[in-house]
Amino acid sequence: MAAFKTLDDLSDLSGKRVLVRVDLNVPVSDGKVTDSTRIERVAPTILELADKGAKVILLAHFGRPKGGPDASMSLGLIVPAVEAVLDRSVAFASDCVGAAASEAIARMNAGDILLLENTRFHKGEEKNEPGFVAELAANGDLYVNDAFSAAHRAHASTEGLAHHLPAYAGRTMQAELEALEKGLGKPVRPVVAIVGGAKVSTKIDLLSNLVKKVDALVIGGGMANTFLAARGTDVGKSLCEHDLAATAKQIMIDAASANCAIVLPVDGVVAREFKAGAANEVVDINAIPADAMVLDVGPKSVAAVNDWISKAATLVWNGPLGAFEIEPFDKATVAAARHAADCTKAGKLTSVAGGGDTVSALNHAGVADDFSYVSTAGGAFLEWMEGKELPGVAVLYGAR
Ligand SMILES: Nc1ncnc2c1ncn2[C@@H]1O[C@H](COP(=O)(O)OP(=O)(O)O)[C@@H](O)[C@H]1O
Ligand SMILES: O=C(OP(=O)(O)O)[C@H](O)COP(=O)(O)O
Repeated sequence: MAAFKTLDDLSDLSGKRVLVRVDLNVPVSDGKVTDSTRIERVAPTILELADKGAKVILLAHFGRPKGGPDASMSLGLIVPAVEAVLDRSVAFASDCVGAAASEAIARMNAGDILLLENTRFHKGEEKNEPGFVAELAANGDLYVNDAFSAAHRAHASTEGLAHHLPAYAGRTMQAELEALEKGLGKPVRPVVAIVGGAKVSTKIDLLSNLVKKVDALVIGGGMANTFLAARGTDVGKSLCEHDLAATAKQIMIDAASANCAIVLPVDGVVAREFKAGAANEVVDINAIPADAMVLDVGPKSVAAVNDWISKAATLVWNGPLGAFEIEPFDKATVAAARHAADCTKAGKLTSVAGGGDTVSALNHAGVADDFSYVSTAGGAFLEWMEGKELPGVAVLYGAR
């Protein structure tokens, strides 16, 4: 696959209108942005382009409006947070196409930054309609995509534009693609994947893809129960998708034929209530009481997971090992995350993690900054782990 172009391939940006697709789909409460991580991630691209004299025109979606204006999903709400992160003024246009956009762009000087209104206020965005793509493209000389977390969408601003304008990956997109390449593309072996979280049903494609690619697959969290039950273990009242026993068995068969070790818990922390501080005990995985549920993997399982992490050259992680939001059922996730962080800091491991709850879990363990790469993407990261082609990425590889 040919490489994609980056900002390094751009020269003489002075006065050029650069359409930059960013992901500003950030959490907001009472009109205030509560987590600016995604804005912080795209800041380097915006500032680099502005400092090189470009007119930086930001394109983004916010929420899921139904193809028309909706004041509660106006990107105008996000402007103060973007200005705070960039420490620059950011102008705002009340539409991403038409007179409002073109007049605001006409007022720009080299180095200025302009945010256009939510692209999803137009039906043509999600439908990737050629007419709408052309309207967007008319406002730019170049296109930069820095929104990996929206790259699983084949929308006008994430995919269509790259067919109309010279297209480049922004710095965050570049870092993400380079990290993912190291994670599963051309990883240094042995590669270990940790997959946890609540249910197998949401991650069947992901598990099926991983067993073909990694040397060991650690299965934790609620989904481990489905695998244990499929193997004949009585999991008591634990979260378990009994109807997926055949799927779980098939994944284990596929793993065996691909020489991928499946690592399941050998002990668990059980409780009778799903709440913080619930009375709990560690039991052997073959001795789960009938009236109890496993809410975390036990200490022997953590030791086994950490052994695999120690042996690994590459680690890919999605999903917590237990119900980490409620203490003390965060212990296994925290212990494994800290061990992975230590191995990474010692230069022995490339660690790549992603997914909404996974990022919260790593933050909770205080190690998100110590991983080689933590993706802010949820859906896009999962689709990448499933081995699917992401339209917004594929088009950059084939960009003119
Ligand atoms: N043993 C368990 N029993 C019930 N829920 C669990 C268990 N282990 C993990 N979970 C839950 O799984 C959820 C995260 O799963 P998921 O959404 O699939 O992860 P991610 O967002 O990282 O992909 C968390 O809310 C966590 O509490
Ligand atoms: O927040 C996003 O998704 P994510 O939470 O799965 O990472 C992206 O901005 C994509 O948004 P969408 O799922 O409405 O297309």
